[in-house]
This record gives sequence, C-alpha cells and structure tokens, in this order.
Amino acid sequence: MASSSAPNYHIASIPGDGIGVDITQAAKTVLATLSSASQAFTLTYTDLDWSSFAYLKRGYYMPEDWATQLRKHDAIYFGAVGWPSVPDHISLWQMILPIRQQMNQYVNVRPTRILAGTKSPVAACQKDPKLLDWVIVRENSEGEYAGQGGTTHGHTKDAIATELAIFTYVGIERIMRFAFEVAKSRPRKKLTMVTKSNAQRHGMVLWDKVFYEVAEEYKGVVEFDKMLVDAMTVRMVEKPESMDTIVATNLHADILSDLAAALAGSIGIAPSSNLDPTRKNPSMFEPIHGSAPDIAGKGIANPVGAFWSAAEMVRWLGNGKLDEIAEGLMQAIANVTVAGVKTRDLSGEKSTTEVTEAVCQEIEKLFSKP
Ligand SMILES: NC(=O)c1ccc[n+]([C@@H]2O[C@H](COP(=O)([O-])OP(=O)(O)OC[C@H]3O[C@@H](n4cnc5c(N)ncnc54)[C@H](O)[C@@H]3O)[C@@H](O)[C@H]2O)c1
Ligand SMILES: O=C(O)C[C@@H](O)C(=O)O
Ligand SMILES: [K+]
Ligand SMILES: [Mn+2]
Repeated sequence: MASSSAPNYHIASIPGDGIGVDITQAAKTVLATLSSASQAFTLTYTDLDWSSFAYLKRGYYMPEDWATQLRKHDAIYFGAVGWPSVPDHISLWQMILPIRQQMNQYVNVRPTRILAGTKSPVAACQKDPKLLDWVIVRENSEGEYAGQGGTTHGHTKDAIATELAIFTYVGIERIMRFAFEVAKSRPRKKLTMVTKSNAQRHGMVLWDKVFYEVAEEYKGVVEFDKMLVDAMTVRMVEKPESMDTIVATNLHADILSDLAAALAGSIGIAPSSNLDPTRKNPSMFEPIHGSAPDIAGKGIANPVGAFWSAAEMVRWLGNGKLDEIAEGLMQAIANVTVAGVKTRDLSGEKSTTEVTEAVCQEIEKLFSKP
C-alpha cells in the first residue's frame, strides 16, 4: 500500500490494436510494481476500448464525448492504433491525431539512447554507446498533419488530391522555444534544427526564420545549427556524437525518430511524450512504434519502449517530484537488458512477459528498504 500522502493520478488507458494491447498490459504491470515498491504515487485507470476492433464492430473509434472523457484524467497512456482491415488514414485520423490536436499536445518528445547491454548497428557506437544520445523534439500539431487538403474526381483518372503543409508563426515559435529549453537543460546545450527550406520555399522558410529569431535569445547559452533533412539522415549515421537535441517538423521528426530508434538498436525501445506544456489538458504517453501486425499475438513484442514511456509519464505527473522514481524505472530496465533478458528485436530470446517480470523484480530490488 502506498502511504496516504502519496498522490493519486487518474490515467485514461487506451491499449488500441495489435501489440499495443500487449505492451500496455506490460506497462500497467510495471507501473503497479513501481507504485507499490516506491510508495510514492498511486494510479487509477479508466480502461477505454477504443480500437480498430471496436470500430469494425460499432462504426466508430471514440464516442462523441471523447474529449470531455479524456479531460477528466491527469494523463493518457496509449499503446498503438492501426490494423490491416481498416485503412491507416482512418485509424490515425479517428483516434491518435484528433487526440494530439484537441488535447493541445503540440510537442512530441522522443529521446533516443543506446540502452546498457544492447547493440547499435553503428560501428562507432558499438565501441562507445555514449556517442548516441539525442532528444528529438517533434512539432506535433502542424505541417502535413494539420489535416488540410482534399480530393476531387477521386473515383476517376482525373483525380486531384492535395495535402497542405501548414506552418504558423505561433506554432513554430512555441516548438522552437520548447526545443531550446530542452537543449538548455541538457549537459551539452546543443540544438540542431532540421529543415527542407531549399525546396519548400514558404512554410520551411518561415520555420527557419522563426528558429533564428528565437535563437537570438539563447546566444551564448545554447549552441545551435541547421541541417537539411536529407543530409541529416547521413549525419545521424556517421556523426551521432555531433548532435544532442534536435527539433524538426511533424513529418520530418516522425521519420527521423524511427531512424534514431533503429540506430540505437530497435524501434521497440523508443518512447514518446505528447505534451500539452500548458498542462491544461492531459498529456499522452506511448511508444513510438505502431501495432506491428506482423508480430501481434505472438507474445514477443518488446515492452521497453512502453516502459520508458511509462517512466516519462511518471516524470510528467510528478512535475519535478517523481524524477527519482522515473529514474528508478529506467535503472530497472537497464539492469534487465544488461543481464541479457531481451526480446528478439534486441537479439534476445525472451518473451514480453519474461521481460516484464524481470523488470518488476529489479524494481522491487531497487526500492526495497534495508
Ligand atoms: N502512434 C501509433 O499508434 C502508430 C505508430 C506507428 C504506426 N502505427 C500504425 O501501426 C500499423 C503498423 O505500422 P508499421 O508496420 O509501419 O510500423 P510498426 O512500428 O507497427 O512496425 C514496424 C516494424 O517494427 C517491428 N516492431 C514495432 N514495434 C515493435 C516492438 N515493440 N517489438 C518488436 N518489434 C517491433 C514490427 O514488428 C515491424 O516489423 C499501421 O496501421 C500504422 O498506421 C501507429
Ligand atoms: O504520427 C504518426 O504519423 C503516427 C505514427 O507513425 C507515430 O509516430 O506516432
Ligand atoms: K504508439
Ligand atoms: Mn511514426
């Protein structure tokens, strides 16, 4: 039992589809152990069956009052959405993207580093895993994800379809400011801005301009530079140590964060925090990966990205008061990977459940009082 002074948080749990269900279950098990072992917080869940399965059965992902329901919670824990029997743009636009937009989660923080006991495909990082330690700050509300565009004559060969990339001064300024603050809070105090302003001459030019305006305020405090997104992929592979915090548009950061995860060893370890920095709406925590239909139901999904996301949720909820508890969970994960208890994507042979149990045991050891 947690001590009576421990804060209780209300969590909306949305496992979603495929391995989203397995890894959410695993994360809840680990969070329950963290709660009882640390006695520092408790969680109360609302389990929401918003999924592609439910959509196929009843015709909608989320009920009409979904936003009101979510706003009753302190945070949202999300698994993944998407299933082959529903077009991917339907599942994304009926669940994850409206949540990110309407909950004002305009920042998506995606840290990447090489976990102890795991191997990067980058040769230099195999010798020195510390070379790769990044935080990608993804703009989470605009760009190609603004939802503007349309199709006419869609049923004929005269079809026309547009996808408008939207960039606003306000949207760019707030993400740049957030990214500079992240960079400033980290030991290396370094920010790399990713762009494509050579080809995209309107939105991306505004993106660059606002970046340099905000940068003026951080001169001498944060070191900063600019990369075109195509060259960025090369730099990530060849000079990982030359970067620390990275800020990129919604689409660019979506792509770069999958690459970052693969360079760190596996897509299965990477977390993300969809944040409303104003704290007026619940923020949402989820691994960056999807529902992985190819391995769903096999019990082999790597739960580490879900655990790391859970650690970030605890950190966010505590707002400075639960950092040590979140670090404890990260330490428990590292102890487990170092011991070789890993899923197949990390060249191990353990199941989701075995990794989960091992992390719970480590949590209990770390927090047990002498
Ligand atoms: N935020 C989200 O919910 C989200 C994110 C990405 C993709 N999706 C959706 O998920 C579905 C599948 O997309 P996809 O295949 O492009 O991407 P994916 O991330 O689901 O899978 C890509 C590859 O990585 C592997 N993988 C992913 N997570 C893993 C884990 N935890 N452990 C071990 N292996 C893992 C998968 O087996 C697959 O081979 C689509 O419907 C897509 O729209 C949703
Ligand atoms: O944002 C997206 O495009 C969905 C998914 O790929 C993600 O990274 O969350
Ligand atoms: K996800
Ligand atoms: Mn993605």
